[in-house]
Amino acid sequence: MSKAITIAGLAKSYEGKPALRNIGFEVREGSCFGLLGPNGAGKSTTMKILSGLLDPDRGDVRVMGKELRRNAAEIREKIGYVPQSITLYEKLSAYDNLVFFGEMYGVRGGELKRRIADVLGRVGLADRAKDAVSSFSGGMKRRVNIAAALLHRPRVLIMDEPTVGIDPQSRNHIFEMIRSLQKEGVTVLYSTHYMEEVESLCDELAIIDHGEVIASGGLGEVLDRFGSQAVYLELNGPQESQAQGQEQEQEPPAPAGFDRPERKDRGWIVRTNSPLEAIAAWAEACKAKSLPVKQLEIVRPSLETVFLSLTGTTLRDT
Ligand SMILES: Nc1ncnc2c1ncn2[C@@H]1O[C@H](COP(=O)(O)OP(=O)(O)OP(=O)(O)O)[C@@H](O)[C@H]1O
Repeated sequence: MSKAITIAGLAKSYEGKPALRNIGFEVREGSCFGLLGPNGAGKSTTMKILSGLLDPDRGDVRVMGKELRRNAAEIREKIGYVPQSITLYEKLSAYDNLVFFGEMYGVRGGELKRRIADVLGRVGLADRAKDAVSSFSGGMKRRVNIAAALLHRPRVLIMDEPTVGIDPQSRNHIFEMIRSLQKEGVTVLYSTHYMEEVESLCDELAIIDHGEVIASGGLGEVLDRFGSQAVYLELNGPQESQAQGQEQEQEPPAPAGFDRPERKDRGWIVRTNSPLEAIAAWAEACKAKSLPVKQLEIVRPSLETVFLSLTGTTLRDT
């Protein structure tokens, strides 16, 4: 399958301080590719370089097989970029904002009208077209920004943390829109620091930290390769409320021969590569203390455990 984006050895410093040290990944045409990393990892810098807004210091960047800098004008027509910050005219309606952006791309007249109707429908704002953007929620403004990036019908859509600080309804619209664009063969590069978004949206991903790719590939492949397994225990009765911090904290029952359990949601987890043995030992420990087990199960590897095992920290702590 052909590659929509190929990046190799990408480096960029700001005033001598490296933001990207060595970024490399490939994005299959028609896929949704997640760029996952904590604040300051280098996601925005990578995306700005791809969109032609920043020049790299080093590295090879290709879009649809063409080298970025030598084919800048042609590539710009193929890329839609949704920046992190929202750039709209508050006093104008959603429709008039899109007229402004459409004319910037050189689209006019009846064709522009048709495209505005199409993109507003895609982001679920057709019925608010004539309302001033100042009356919109943050999520709706973000959706207008996305609509603007789609007006010239890009083959590659670059979205920089599009769901930060927005309402669940807008988030769902954005997810649905991405899925339908993908069906039409559009490639999506999506940055986020929410692991669950990558897990539900993306076929492939790169985890970046301190300007370097620390893991990349298909979601299943990355989970198999770097994710550790765990066992989860939840108890019935008073222990359940202790887990929620409503009563004085007590040591959880520990499975003999395994790491100490860590608090997780309403229960505890133990990380282990021998989950069946851990389940047996934990069941034994609970039985010995007559503790009522509500749930005892293997937790499948997640991007959370991958990130933890690769960086030693959770994404939320960073
Ligand atoms: N214009 C700039 N001038 C100086 N340093 C910058 C500039 N833009 C980014 N940086 C620095 O470069 C590094 C990478 O930043 P970047 O914005 O690419 O990361 P990010 O992963 O997108 O983070 P965030 O999730 O916060 O947007 C950070 O250390 C940041 O402080």
